[in-house]
Amino acid sequence: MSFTLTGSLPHRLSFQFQVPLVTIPKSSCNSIKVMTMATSINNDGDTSNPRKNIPHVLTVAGSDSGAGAGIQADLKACGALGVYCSTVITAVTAQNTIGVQGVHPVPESFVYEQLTSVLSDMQVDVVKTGMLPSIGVVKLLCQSLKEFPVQALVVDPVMISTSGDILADPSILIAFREELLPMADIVTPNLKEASALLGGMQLETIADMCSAAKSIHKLGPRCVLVKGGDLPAPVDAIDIFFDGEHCHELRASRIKTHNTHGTGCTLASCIAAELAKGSLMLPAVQVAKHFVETALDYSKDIEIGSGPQGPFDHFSKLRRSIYNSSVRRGFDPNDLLLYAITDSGMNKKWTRSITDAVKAAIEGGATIVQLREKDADTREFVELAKSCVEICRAHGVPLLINDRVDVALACNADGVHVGQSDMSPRIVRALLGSEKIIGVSCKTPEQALQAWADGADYIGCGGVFPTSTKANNITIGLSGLKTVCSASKLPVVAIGGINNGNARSVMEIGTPNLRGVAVVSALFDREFVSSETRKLHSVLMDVVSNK
Ligand SMILES: Nc1ncnc2c1ncn2[C@@H]1O[C@H](COP(=O)(O)OP(=O)(O)OP(=O)(O)O)[C@@H](O)[C@H]1O
Ligand SMILES: Cc1ncc(CO)c(N)n1
Ligand SMILES: [Mg+2]
Repeated sequence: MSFTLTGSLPHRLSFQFQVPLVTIPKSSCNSIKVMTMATSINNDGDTSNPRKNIPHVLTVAGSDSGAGAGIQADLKACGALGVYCSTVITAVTAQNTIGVQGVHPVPESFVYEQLTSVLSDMQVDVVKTGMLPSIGVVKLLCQSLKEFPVQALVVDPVMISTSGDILADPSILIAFREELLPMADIVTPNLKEASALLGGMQLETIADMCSAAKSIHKLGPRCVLVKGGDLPAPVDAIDIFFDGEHCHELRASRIKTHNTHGTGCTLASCIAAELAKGSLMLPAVQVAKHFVETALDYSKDIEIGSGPQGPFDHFSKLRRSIYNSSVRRGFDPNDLLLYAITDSGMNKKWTRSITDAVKAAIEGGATIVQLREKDADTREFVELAKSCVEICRAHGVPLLINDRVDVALACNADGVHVGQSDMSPRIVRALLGSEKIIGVSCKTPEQALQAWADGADYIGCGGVFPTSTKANNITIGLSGLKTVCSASKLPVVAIGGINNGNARSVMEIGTPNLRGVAVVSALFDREFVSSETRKLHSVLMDVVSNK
């Protein structure tokens, strides 16, 4: 259940929640915790300057010495999402990338002491649970939650590590079913755990996951997420979310990596972190899933330890300072597929306005548009850019501005593309903020790595072939493109002399991060922009769908 608080209540994080939207989860139905958060007042009673309580997650979980999972993953996930995380440690494990070598449970009375210390003093918004080694610990936790109600309870029913080691006594199932799940706002079993909760039910297909989610829901949690990390390898990473009414299939691409240790702990902590920020449940799960997918992608090649399942890096994306928002999904590299760059000279020659040219390119299937204006007055450029933003927004196509950060800000474009001699992407990022898209033109592997380090989202690489648009430009050919793509940590769009005839040869160079082609003349130095765009689009779709 959710409702909207309106009126003049000072909000604890007013910069984050323009429209205060607060979930009232089941576990807090009888409490006034949410109200106290929303109306936090200075000690001196001054409501005009509310205390800035940072959103707070308490994790009740085990320590993983290898720091990929458990308490360590929870701390990193919350840190990456800008949420404070306190910790009640239930067990200390000796664990690495090979497996679990030892488990040392913390005495139950001392788990309780930690719970009381934190909950009696700090304003915890959300409790997330991980490894709970014994029934006694579950009972003490439930008792503490009744004594100190919180906004939401996220239960990751950890039982067996991916390496196959037992992390909780099997008798724990009874305590989960009877005590903890009925209090939970969401429970996040993986396939094995879902099966165990349901007395050994076979789980192999998406349909099985849906019916498992429904059956687990009957045990009392408000929502259920059955995680499909362990589905067979070629299948996407599909999770099933059930909110008591609908089953949602949440899909992410399956990252090819061994570094998946701690995905479950991270996912649950990210959900908790987003709930603590005030998010509703489904968006919280979506952000969490996107976080895991992105972190896995950025860490797919890192090597920590010699075992079969390594940890991943929670902060790669944060370093690129994109994770400031709780709901926006940010830049989608798929948008690079057919990248149209306008040229006022060419469009003048064919007697059409830039806005008509942009409309036609979008009609033909352009997936992103860049406005490149070398000669226009600034005022004229801003007006043009505003019109183009409107057209692009109406079609869900991002609009970037070439070089001019000021124009991008003035028209609220989706981002900026800069060259090597334009403003540094690092400064552009500082000026535009974390939400906007930044692209950088690169010819060499060094430039590509620098663009990544500077916080860019993609690189444009070329000129691949000679082109009339840039007369003195050095061409790097398909081999140069391949070299840069292989070195780049960012998605790449190829540029320079690309057209219907050679686009296939470009897209087939065999590097997965080459995501599309950028074109000027092939679209705009033609009489019929939309049909030219359509032809190129069908070539690209053909290549992509046969990959
Ligand atoms: N290779 C992958 N690529 C993308 N997403 C993945 C991958 N592996 C797992 N995930 C996602 O990570 C999340 C956690 O799922 P998973 O089934 O791995 O949990 P888990 O087994 O509890 O994890 P762990 O025990 O390792 O902490 C899910 O959203 C799942 O879809
Ligand atoms: C401490 C701990 N908690 C949870 C998991 C599950 O990933 C693990 N391997 N170790
Ligand atoms: Mg797993």
